[in-house]
Amino acid sequence: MSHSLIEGNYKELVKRKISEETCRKLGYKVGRFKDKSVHIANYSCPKTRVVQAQKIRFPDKTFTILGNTRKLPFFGWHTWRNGGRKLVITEGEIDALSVSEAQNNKYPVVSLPNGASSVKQTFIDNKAYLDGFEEIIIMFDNDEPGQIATEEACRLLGAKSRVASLPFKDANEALLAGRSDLIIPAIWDAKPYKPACIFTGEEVLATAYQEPEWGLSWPFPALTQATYGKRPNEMYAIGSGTGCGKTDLLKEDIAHNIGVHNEKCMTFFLEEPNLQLTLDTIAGKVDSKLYHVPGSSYDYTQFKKTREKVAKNLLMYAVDGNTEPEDILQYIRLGVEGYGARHVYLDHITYIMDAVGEGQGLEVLKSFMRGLNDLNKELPFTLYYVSHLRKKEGKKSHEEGGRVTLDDFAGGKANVQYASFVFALERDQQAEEDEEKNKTVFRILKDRYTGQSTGTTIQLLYDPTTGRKQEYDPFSAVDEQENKEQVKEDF
Ligand SMILES: Nc1ncnc2c1ncn2[C@@H]1O[C@H](COP(=O)(O)OP(=O)(O)OP(=O)(O)O)[C@@H](O)[C@H]1O
Repeated sequence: MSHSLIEGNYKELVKRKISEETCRKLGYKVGRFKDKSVHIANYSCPKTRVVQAQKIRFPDKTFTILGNTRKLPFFGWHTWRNGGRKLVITEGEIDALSVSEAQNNKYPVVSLPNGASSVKQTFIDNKAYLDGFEEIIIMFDNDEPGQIATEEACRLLGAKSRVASLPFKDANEALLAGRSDLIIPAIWDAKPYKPACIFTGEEVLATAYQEPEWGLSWPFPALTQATYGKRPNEMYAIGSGTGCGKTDLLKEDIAHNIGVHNEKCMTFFLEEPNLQLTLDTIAGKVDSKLYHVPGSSYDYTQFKKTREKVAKNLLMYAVDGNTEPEDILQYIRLGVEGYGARHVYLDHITYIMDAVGEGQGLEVLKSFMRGLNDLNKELPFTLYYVSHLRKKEGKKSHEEGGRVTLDDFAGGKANVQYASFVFALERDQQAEEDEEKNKTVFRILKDRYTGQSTGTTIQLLYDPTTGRKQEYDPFSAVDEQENKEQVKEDF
């Protein structure tokens, strides 16, 4: 301990409205050090109760600590009985003195040894002391570092933490303003900590009421009816056997979003490195033309116009064979925040699993899906992602029209858990009749929005001359056929 410390009188603290009695009780002094008038806070060792360190506060508010600075206890702890019902903790020594002054030095109050940044270490070093109290009231400064430290303290303390708030920067300011009467009620009214992400029902009630609205339409009216449209902050999974038309369905939706809704879309087509092809097939769907097929006939002026419109609303990721899950998350953020993309299409999620070694796929998928979900809930975009299916022994092949179930999705639950809707495409690519080959059953496997459309199927028909998929009613198609046959017979 330095011997150049000279104890002085307490007049200086009277300016702060703190009495000599309070200072003596908690171990706070005024003295001289290196020819300067300083404040001295004594820190007593939790084991021996003898002063282990002295914190010297200079007039310019800088500090130095003399003595043993390892595992510093709370300032003032030795004043009180160990343990009890309530303990108040302030950020600094002067605030602890101020609270004690307001309470006539009757109830336990201590302070952090090194301000807001010392919460974690002090709480760990003095856990046994904190464990002795039933309720711990945090009364840190009313500023940003104080808020951050409050959050940290409450997280460490758990259910027994309470937060006391004063309409002043700190307890000493309340004292100086002649409002020491606010300190005791603030302690009694201390509330459990409420982070910014937790809202009470009343707080939600107080925000403006928003009527439920329809989302944006899909390219298929029956799907819009079944889902009430597509909404931001939702994820939609699409699964089918290989070659059944998943990418084609995404392109149908992108063409609809750009052509009808004028919305910006972003693609991650991890199996389509040819970005011209992506652009041209989408433009083709807008105009119902096969722009990407050599020799097909179309109006060149229209082609250029549509291509430009699609290009203006499309952001495309160029796959380079080194795609990491983290990159995708980062580029989605960039696309949404930087380029205004409102719809993100990821084809396909199973790529992420395939890219890692045997046995690690599921863990990687789980953490990627979690990352996608967090991003999707944070930023205003809709995510559409494609998944491959796993083959089940004894079941009809998915490539030959076999019925798809949720369980068939590669990665199982991890894959579909966060999705608001899960869709499946069923198509018999080996059907003998061309017409049969072009039919797809679009099945809704999961509906989180109302639950009512789970099990709904929509019939889609692919027109190879236009490259478009459209909804059709198989029963009216049968009626039409029967009508035609009847007309023939009548003749
Ligand atoms: N209902 C359909 N009838 C006939 N052909 C279709 C149908 N849907 C898509 N196609 C065509 O089949 C081909 C394969 O479709 P697509 O690439 O969309 O399948 P996928 O399920 O994404 O395949 P993969 O599993 O390889 O990713 C495309 O040329 C597409 O135009």
